[in-house]
Amino acid sequence: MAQPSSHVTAPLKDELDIVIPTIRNLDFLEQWRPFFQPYHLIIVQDGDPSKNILVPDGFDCELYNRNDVNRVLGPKSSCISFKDSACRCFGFLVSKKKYIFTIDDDCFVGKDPSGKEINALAQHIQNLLTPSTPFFFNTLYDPFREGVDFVRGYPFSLRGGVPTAISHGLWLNIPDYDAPTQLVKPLERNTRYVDAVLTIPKGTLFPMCGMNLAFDRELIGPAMYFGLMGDGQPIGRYDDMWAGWCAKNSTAISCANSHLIDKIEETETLFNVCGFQVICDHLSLGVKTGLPYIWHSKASNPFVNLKKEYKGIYWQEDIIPFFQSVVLPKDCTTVQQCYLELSKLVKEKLSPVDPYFNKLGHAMVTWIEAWDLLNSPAQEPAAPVDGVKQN
Ligand SMILES: O=c1ccn([C@@H]2O[C@H](COP(=O)(O)OP(=O)(O)O[C@H]3O[C@@H](CO)[C@H](O)[C@H]3O)[C@@H](O)[C@H]2O)c(=O)[nH]1
Ligand SMILES: [Mn+2]
Repeated sequence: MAQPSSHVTAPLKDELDIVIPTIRNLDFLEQWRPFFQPYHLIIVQDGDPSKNILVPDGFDCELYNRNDVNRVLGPKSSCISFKDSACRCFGFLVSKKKYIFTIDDDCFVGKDPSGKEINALAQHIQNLLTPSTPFFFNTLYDPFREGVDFVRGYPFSLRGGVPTAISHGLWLNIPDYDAPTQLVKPLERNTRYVDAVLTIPKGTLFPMCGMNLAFDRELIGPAMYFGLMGDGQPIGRYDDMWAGWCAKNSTAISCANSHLIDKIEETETLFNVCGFQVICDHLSLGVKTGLPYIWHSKASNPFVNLKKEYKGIYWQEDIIPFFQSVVLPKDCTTVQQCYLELSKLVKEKLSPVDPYFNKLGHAMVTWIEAWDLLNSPAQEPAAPVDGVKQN
């Protein structure tokens, strides 16, 4: 039985938005109520905007449908996917908070091996508020966790770590498998709860899943674009992957932290830390994966998924070497600058793979334009008109 909300703390209550992409009524929120009720929800309704999405009473939320997306962004709405969970990044765009937690509507509260309900949001916040260690691997995992520390031989000059930009949670029950794996292992369920949080090492890419994900919007929000997927696009189910490859390569320290850039470069020289000199390592921040777990309740149709994924499965044999080869100019000191540089390289280097990447490169620019438009100090906060605002 979930703890009554009076017993659940709500860290960062006014600094975090919960973004949910959906095509269905949000009954799943009832189970999350003790953990989510104190927070503001941004619901991105995909598909038919005339469909009425029911949200349980008592949640502070705003709901945007496609009419709202088109109204808020005008022609720039072309960069927001339709009929794909990639639409969730519109919620990242309109939020005014420092942190984002995004979750799918078929993800429920998981239980740890002791049977205790997992407050996934609190664990993500813990992950984001403690440093990452991308430059040197701590073999006892997260050194900033209660009851853990750096092990012998860990350089003291690196023990401060770097700020954490992304917290990537995992899933009990239905794992996030690609369609071929789903097809050959239809009954496989993830029952293994691994009690660990790891920093993904510098220079290493990872397959980011969007169903249980949190990030620091001020540090890497502009890189968390979920691409062009779904309706009218040759690919789907690579939305979160694309964002993860870019974001892992786009975590950049704003000018305000430029002193840290010097330290990182000094550290890199000192330890000859060489990674793929992409945006992430260009001005690294940390990315963590592991706890928290959610309970992923249903598998999407593997045949439908195969149709969405198949081009991505062979394209990525070119995409990954591309990201691993990216080098960025030293004068890229903000995420936006890094991301725009990346968009140029995507058009130049990946459009020979398929013309889609030329379109995607342009959409990356449109996304940054939309980001800067909606996040400029003078800009009034967006508000749903066609969607529903509930208190
Ligand atoms: O057209 C659509 C379809 C779905 N949604 C919403 O998106 C999430 C995820 O949907 P679902 O759980 O059905 O799909 P999964 O295959 O389990 O999703 C995983 O695959 C990734 C592919 O993008 C995704 O990030 C993972 O979470 C739900 O909330 C649906 O309501 C949608 O908005 N539009
Ligand atoms: Mn799902």
